[in-house]
Amino acid sequence: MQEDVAYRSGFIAVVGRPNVGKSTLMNALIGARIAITSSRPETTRKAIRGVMTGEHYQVVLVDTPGIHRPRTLLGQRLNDVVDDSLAEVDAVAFLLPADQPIGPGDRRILERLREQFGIQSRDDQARSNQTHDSSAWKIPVIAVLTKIDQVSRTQMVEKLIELDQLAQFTQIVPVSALEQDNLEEVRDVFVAAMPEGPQMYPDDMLSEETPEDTIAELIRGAFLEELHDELPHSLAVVVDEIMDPELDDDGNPVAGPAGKARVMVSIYVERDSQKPIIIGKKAEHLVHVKKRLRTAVNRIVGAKAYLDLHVKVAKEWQSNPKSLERLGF
Ligand SMILES: Nc1nc2c(ncn2[C@@H]2O[C@H](COP(=O)(O)OP(=O)(O)OP(=O)(O)O)[C@@H](O)[C@H]2O)c(=O)[nH]1
Repeated sequence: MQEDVAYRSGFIAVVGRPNVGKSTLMNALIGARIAITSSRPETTRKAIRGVMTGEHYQVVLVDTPGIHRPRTLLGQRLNDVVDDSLAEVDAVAFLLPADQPIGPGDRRILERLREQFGIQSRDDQARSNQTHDSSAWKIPVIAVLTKIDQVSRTQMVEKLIELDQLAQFTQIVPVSALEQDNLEEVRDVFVAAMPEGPQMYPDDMLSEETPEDTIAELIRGAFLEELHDELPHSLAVVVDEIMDPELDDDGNPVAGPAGKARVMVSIYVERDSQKPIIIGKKAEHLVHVKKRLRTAVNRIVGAKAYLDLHVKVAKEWQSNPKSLERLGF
């Protein structure tokens, strides 16, 4: 006889220092390419959300930009995004890589989590109904040991013990998102950490982002990959408009370029001298990025689409509140 299983739903923040594998894990869990991944740290700028929906659960994953010290105004905004994304979550997944020692970056995030979710006083403890292990936190804080394919079984076990001593995590779960190892377990742990609650989004919803934002993130990620280290981080991408394809009398797209949706994109750099770096010899970078994203963009737009990329200079946009606002920060 099957018991009635309670429906669980809520938000989980995925935090961790740059490059620990946040985007890769989210994508593996959701099974679609939403957050951008890159071998270059700090490519994730926004609280991108992905939605995992199952028969008895809906878990909204909140991706956070690499938590880092603010340097520019943009840095400050990024930290605000992190704070906002932490404010209303039901649980936190704190990712730590198996193939690297626990470092200052990890400890800083842990401190940050303790400030916001740690139970300091006995009063706090009395208020929270929990008395054993998980009493160190107001909400479940799950440690996820990532990239376990990079270490031996013994090293992994040692690392798990180390994590156990680092803090009173609600759960510790190892995973390799790349090799799809132990993903189900991660999903189950995330679901178990959610409170009982109703379904919030439609079944087929994978992301809360608008198509414009999703495409902008993809383009930015593609440029970062394409340009390797030639490019400073000061690159912003805005999708200004997605223009529908022209249709004939029967409602079919007309032949030729007008029959494609046109995605108007502005790529902002800080200085004139950076424009040729972005564009490349014979516009090779633009060509590569367009080619690479063709399928993804077609799918997001829902029609054959043409990427219209314009590289523009937004002088010192990182420190100018007006331009930051216009760029959606
Ligand atoms: N071997 C291995 N590599 C992984 C795994 N997960 C992620 N990576 C790699 O680690 C790098 C960083 O992964 P991301 O998912 O972009 O990391 P992130 O934490 O989102 O990075 P930021 O956006 O910089 O915060 C990429 O090169 C991934 O391919 C894994 O399970 N095993």
